This record gives sequence, structure tokens and C-alpha cells, in this order.
Amino acid sequence: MGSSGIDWKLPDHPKLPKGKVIGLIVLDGWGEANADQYNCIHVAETPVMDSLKKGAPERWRLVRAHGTAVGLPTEDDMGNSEVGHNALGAGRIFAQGAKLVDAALASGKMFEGEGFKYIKESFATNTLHLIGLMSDGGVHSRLDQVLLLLKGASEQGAKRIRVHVLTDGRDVLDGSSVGFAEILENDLAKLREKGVDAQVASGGGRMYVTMDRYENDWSVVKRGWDAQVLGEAPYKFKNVVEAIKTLRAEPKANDQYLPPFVIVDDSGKPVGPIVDGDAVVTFNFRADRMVMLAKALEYADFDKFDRVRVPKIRYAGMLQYDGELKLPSKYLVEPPEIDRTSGEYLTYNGVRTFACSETVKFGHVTFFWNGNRSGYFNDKMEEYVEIPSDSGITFNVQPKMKAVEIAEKARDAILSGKFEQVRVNLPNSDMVGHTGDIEATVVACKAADEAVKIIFDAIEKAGGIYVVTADHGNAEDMVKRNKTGQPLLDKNGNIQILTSHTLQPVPIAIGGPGLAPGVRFRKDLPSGGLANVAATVMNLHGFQAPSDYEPSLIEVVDN
Ligand SMILES: O=C(O)[C@H](O)COP(=O)(O)O
Ligand SMILES: [Mn+2]
Ligand SMILES: [Mn+2]
Repeated sequence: MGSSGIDWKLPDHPKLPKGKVIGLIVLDGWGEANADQYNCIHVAETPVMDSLKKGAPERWRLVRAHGTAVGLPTEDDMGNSEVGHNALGAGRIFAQGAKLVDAALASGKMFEGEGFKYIKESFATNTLHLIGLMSDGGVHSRLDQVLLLLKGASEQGAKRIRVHVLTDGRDVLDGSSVGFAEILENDLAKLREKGVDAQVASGGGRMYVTMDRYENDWSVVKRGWDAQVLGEAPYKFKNVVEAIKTLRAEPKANDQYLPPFVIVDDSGKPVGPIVDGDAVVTFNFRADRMVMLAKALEYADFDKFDRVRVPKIRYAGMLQYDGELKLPSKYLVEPPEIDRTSGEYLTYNGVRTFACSETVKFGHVTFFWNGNRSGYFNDKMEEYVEIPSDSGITFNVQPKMKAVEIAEKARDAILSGKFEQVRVNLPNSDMVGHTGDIEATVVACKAADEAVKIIFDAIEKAGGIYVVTADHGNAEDMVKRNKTGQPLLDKNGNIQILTSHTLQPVPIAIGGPGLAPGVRFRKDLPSGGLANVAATVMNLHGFQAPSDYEPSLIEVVDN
């Protein structure tokens, strides 16, 4: 029993041995879908992953990775890395940010909480700034929630509001930001009719402005800071719709990569720099791509870039983004309380763990896996290795990314005999899938498959077990489809490329020389999802899972 009163000791599994090394591979954005020319996994040569299917149904199956299976509001919500890795690591389904924010808005509790009271103190004299992703993707944010927040804040006395938008095109179709901007403008106009001075103040494409993650490239956050806080950007416009349309045409940027811009008044002055006394809310509910900005806004000691001017603000996140760092300290909605994750249990039960990915996905197999918590549970039992990602490029120009490097680190960790769990995320199919470049995504899928082979070979040598799965779909479908599954065409007759994730299930396969002969997937969990994986892995480590975990996918039959 630990000091927290939690009994961390896991009971022995009645049939499965301990001490086998498990190679636990998450292919990011690797779903299962019908085979056609837009299914890059099908088009790519992926002999290793293909061969696993032959193990069905005993050793290969599909699991749900979207919607309510991962704690999202509806079955129309595609999966994503945060909720996927949370479910994989925590073994239970938690109501996730999107759902918690919906509930807090519906009940009005958002406006009664500590976080809102804190920012509200600025309303009488100062400006409320809202910063975040303008999208209905439901991955990092949702525009309908932002509109309700705007309405609620104005009803609560906000007299001057400035919105700093980040355009998406990654969780939604490229080009859709124009429509979102029109919807937002419409609501801001309604507020102005009511006497609230409400306008968009700045913007930029999410991948080029603000929404970097895991400290891959601070210049992205700096570009946002300059526009949002300092009111400085290379482009100036009178309104946001014009800004987006113009920048999409020239310099021909897509939504994800629009350059930063500020909105200026008739005299050319930026309408919304952030100044002393203002309130700021970052309205994304998802953590990874808000943490860096949250640090810049909140930390007095900060040396990642020159902030030039650091306004004394009242800052709240939509959620608290990092439970360990308590960042930000003020927030509007309580984050999901993802406790007692499998990683924490396993360290208490003698399972030594190695986790690795490249920077852009490093936090997925550490931070998200451990319930949005940074750092080690026990640094004597765990080693996390981050391979630096390339920065400043779109990954279609480098579709192999660091797959080989990740796999080789995993191989070495497996062969070292120092770990019982070696966990990796292979980013290729997701990161390249998001660029919408089909040819490059095919190369990416092949590269991921080759990396899997390197890890499998090590597992073979070490007499271990492999578990390979994915966090959600992406590369298996690169086109927007109608209800009957036919590709949709835009008004120029071109197919509409799908840069986002999908609603598809993902594969899970188990095997390797260390897998006890009688282990197979149960048949009585047809709707099993990612949250069932943690108990499965605990079993394969020789333990029974805690009783409130989603049930294990495997059973052991006597041969
Ligand atoms: O943040 C991103 O890159 C996308 O919005 C979602 O992708 P991920 O959930 O795979 O990280
Ligand atoms: Mn992902
Ligand atoms: Mn993704």
C-alpha cells in the first residue's frame, strides 16, 4: 500500500509468466479501411503488418478508437492522439476535454468556477482575449464552444473582447477556415450590436503560429506571441475573412500554414495587443499544443524566446493542460482525472519501462500515456528517450521521419535485457497523412512497417512478446467521402483530400516467441476499444489488471 492509500500491488496472473520483454508499438494514425487507391496503407508495401492479419481472429483483431470508446462526446467524433494514448495507458474510458467543456457550458458551471471568477476581475476595466484553434474538428477545440464562451463572457460583463484565431485545415478540410471565420464574425457582430466591443485581433495557421508541441520549435510560439501579445505581424488586414482569403491566394498558404497576421483599425493600429490588466483564455481543451504558449503566458522565468514585453495578465486555460506542472494554474474546466494509469502500476510491480518516439510524438507515449502527466513515476524503473524531430518542414518532404532511429533505440532497449516493456510511437502514417500528400503518405506507411520489422526482429531474438496497435485512423483514408463511400469532389471537380483522422477502427496484434501458446483474443468483446489494451498488456506482463480497468482482450486456453 503506497502512502496515497492506493494498493499498487497487482495480483499475479494465474497462467501467464512474468519477465518477458514486451515490445509495445503504437502506429500513429493507422486505421483499417476498405482497400482502394486512397488507402495509403493498402497501397504501400507493408508486408509485416499485412502478415499479422493472418493471425486473425486469435492474434489479430480490430478495436474501436473513436467516439465514446475513447471518451469523446459522440460517435461522430474521430479519434485523436490525446484520447487514444490516454485510453491505451489508463485502461479506462474517461470523459475527455471536449465532453467536459460541453457539460460545463450546458450547466453554466463554467461561469461559476474559480477560473472564470479570476479572469472576470478584468472585465470592468480591461480586455478579454481568447486564443485558440478555430475549428469544428473536436480534437483540440470546437468553435461552437468558443461561441458559447463568447456569449457567456459578454453576459458576465466582458465589454471588450479580442479573439486570436489559429486556422486549422488539419483536423478539418483545408479551406474550411474561411467558413469558420464567417461564423465567428457573425457572432462577434451580434455582440457588437449589443454594445460589446468584440473583434478578431490576430491569426495564423496552427502549424506555423503557436501550436507547436513538445518544444519542437519555439519559433512557432514566438510568431504567435508577436501577433497576439505585441500586435506585430508581417501581414495586416481589416478583418479576418479577408485575411484568410488573401493569404490563401498569395502567398498561397494552406490553412495549417497561414503566416501570422494582425487586424488593424483605420489608422493602421493593431486592434488587440495584450496589455497589463487584460484577461486571457486559451480555449483549446487539448493539452499538447497549448502547453508551450501556456508557459510563455504564465512563467515569470522564461528563456525560450525574447517575449519583449510581458504583460501582467489574468490567464486561464480552458483546462489545466499539465497535471504535474499544474499548468496553467487557473482554468475554466476541471480536466479529466486520469489516475492510476498502467504505467504507474507497472513501475510499482517491478516492470522496467523504456519509452521512445521522436519529438513530435514523444509526449504521446509518455505524457498522454501517463494521463497528461509529465516526468517519470520512478526514474529508477523508467527511461524515456526522445529523438529530435526535424523542425521547420512539413513531413511529406521527409516521410520516413525518424522511424528507423526510433526502432533502433527500441531494438537496443529490448536486447539490453534492462526492460520488460519497450514502448514506442511510430509517427509516420499520421504526420504525413495530415499533409494530405498521398504519395508521401504511402512512403510513410512503408517506413513505419519497416520500423516494425526492426522491433519484431529484436523481440524474436530476446524471446519476447509484441503488441502492435494504433491510436486512431488517418493514412488508411485520404479522401472525403459521401455517405455511400464515394470520394467527394470540390466545385472544380478535384477530389477533396482528407488531412484529418478518421472514424475507422485500428488493428491490434499480439505475438512473438514469448507469447504463451494458449493466449488468444477473446470472442466476447466484439466492441473492445483502446481502453481494453492496458489490461491486456498487464496480463502479458504476468499480472491481473485492477478490477475497474476495462477487461483484457485476451484469454488463455489450455492447448
Ligand atoms: O495535433 C495534431 O497534429 C492533430 O490535430 C491531431 O493529430 P494527433 O492527435 O495524431 O496528434
Ligand atoms: Mn495520433
Ligand atoms: Mn494526427
